[in-house]
Amino acid sequence: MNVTQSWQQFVLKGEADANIRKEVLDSWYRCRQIGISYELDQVASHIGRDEFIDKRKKNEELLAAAIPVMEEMYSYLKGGGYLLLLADADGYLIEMMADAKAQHVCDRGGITPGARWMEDNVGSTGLSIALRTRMAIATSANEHYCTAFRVWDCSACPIFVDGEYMGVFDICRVGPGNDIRELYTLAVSGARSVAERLRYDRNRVKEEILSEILLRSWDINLQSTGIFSFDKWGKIIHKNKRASEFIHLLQQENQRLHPSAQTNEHPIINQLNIQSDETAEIFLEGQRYLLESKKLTKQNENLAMVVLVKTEAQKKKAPSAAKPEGKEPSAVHAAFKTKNPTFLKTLHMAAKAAKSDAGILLRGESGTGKDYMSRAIHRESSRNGKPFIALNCASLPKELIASELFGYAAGAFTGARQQGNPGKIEAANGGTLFLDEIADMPLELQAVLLRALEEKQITRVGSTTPIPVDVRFIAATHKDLRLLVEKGEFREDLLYRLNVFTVHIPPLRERPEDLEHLLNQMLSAACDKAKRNQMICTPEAMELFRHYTWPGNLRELRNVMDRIAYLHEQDQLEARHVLEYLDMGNKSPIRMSEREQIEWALKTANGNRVQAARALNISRSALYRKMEKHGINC
Ligand SMILES: Nc1ncnc2c1ncn2[C@@H]1O[C@H](COP(=O)(O)OP(=O)(O)OP(=O)(O)O)[C@@H](O)[C@H]1O
Repeated sequence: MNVTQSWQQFVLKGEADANIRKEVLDSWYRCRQIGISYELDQVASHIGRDEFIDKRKKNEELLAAAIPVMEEMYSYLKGGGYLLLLADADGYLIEMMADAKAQHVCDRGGITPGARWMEDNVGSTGLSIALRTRMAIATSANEHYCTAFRVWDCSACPIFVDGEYMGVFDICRVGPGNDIRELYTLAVSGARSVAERLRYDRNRVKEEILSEILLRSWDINLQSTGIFSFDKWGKIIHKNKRASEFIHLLQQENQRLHPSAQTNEHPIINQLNIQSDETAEIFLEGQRYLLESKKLTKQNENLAMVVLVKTEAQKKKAPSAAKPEGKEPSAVHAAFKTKNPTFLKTLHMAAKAAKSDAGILLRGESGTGKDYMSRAIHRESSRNGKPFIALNCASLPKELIASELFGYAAGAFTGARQQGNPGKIEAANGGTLFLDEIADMPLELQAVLLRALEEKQITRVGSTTPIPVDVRFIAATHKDLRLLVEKGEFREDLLYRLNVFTVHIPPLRERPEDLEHLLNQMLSAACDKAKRNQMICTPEAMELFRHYTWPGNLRELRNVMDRIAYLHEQDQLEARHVLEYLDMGNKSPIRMSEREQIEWALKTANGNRVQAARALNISRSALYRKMEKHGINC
């Protein structure tokens, strides 16, 4: 018996055929129980215009993530009789895209935005089954219960973000008869893309909010002030412990006043009637709470609203509790003295982030000072005085990283020490672990590390006994981890865990205002190290250094100054000496042709021939002669 015959037997005689797969047969039984007619030729229920507008408003976040995905898929599929649907968590169609062929069939079946797509309105279809079971499914047209929809093959996949059910992504094609596996793949990948976008947007906003909170000099005592923030959709996206307690009290009060109301956090926002940059007050259990709200915008985009919850007593105490600002530079500011405004902002954030226990990701090219920064953050944190341990994930063979990080138990492998060995995480207990070149951590270990971060315990290789650990993690990379996440080479959940705060250390060429003092500081330290007189760098020489791009950043600057301190015999460093000491790899002046040397010197001196001649240690007339010889005009 084919599927159509089985269906006929079921709807006409009430007999079930064992060949029909369980998910579909269960749905047919439910349809019969509900009493929906198999002869239905139109969607049975639609909501009105106003209710539809409300639904779209309520699902703005989902729509913002789903529409670009649907549009992209539609652009590839159109013309083949395809219909793309997005249903909200209650089963209403809140977005649809259909090509001409599909639209014609939609019109006949009353498939319009606002249609309710549950089994009691449309019978069994891929979408109604997915809405009911919250599982992905593909169904062929002849498995559908009601006549109206027995022209569509259909595949639907629910969208979940961090465990929250958002709705269902669905793709239908005028059928029947084609392979529905292809539809299944499309629906699953569509739903996944939507979920990823939602997750990405939420995390981005969360990150932005946290760094904005730290960047702004609000008078916040992080220990005693409740902070919560909600995004432009009204969803609470971040709250600290104090804020959770406050929200809990508020929910209880809400329940007491409106026992039938739902207890989710959205209505709280309405209840609080929070306006931007205002102070509101609320009494709960005899306590007066003051709520200060601040709107966060970035590049004209409304990011979120942050609310500070203070009690009366705290409000009075706050000024004296606040540490006077700007008196003593933080360890971070002291380590990276900068005049660059953007980097200075980053340092303020890093100094504040240092005080929390959240993960910090240091980003920057090689030699910019990521290791240096991690040590400064450790010194600035409450863990100062406790161990600081660094592990470079790129410097170890992949097989050794696990035992280096987690340690190993006695007899874990041949050659293991008899009593076992603690790993870096255990060694850093109470302090900070710096994971350099985190992008090189193998994928399978990333999962273990994430678990250790979340559970605050580790298990040595070859053991089953968990060991509790209290470690603050700082990671660093010069790679684009988001790109690696996209390529499936880095775990997204680990990225978000490590990357509560991102500290971007700019390359030296992007902070030219710092070159002079850094160079003088390093030159002086190098002279001390070489036990020789201090040296002076003339303004012309400094000018040439300023034009060099420093591809190796601070490490290169330090190396060049060390070299000068050891090799340069005079106490004055002049422009004509500069070229000699710069480490230009393949482009070392010694290896450059005469033409290349002249071009390099002119470029470095910004076309200034006097300076270029000095850098080359030749007279101006010699430079002109050589330029003429090589046909160089500038
Ligand atoms: N702010 C600073 N002041 C003085 N020296 C610095 C500073 N930052 C870094 N250095 C020096 O520059 C060199 C490179 O720094 P560091 O090892 O921290 O860079 P990195 O970004 O971690 O490099 P990589 O990515 O190659 O590991 C070191 O010798 C360090 O002492």
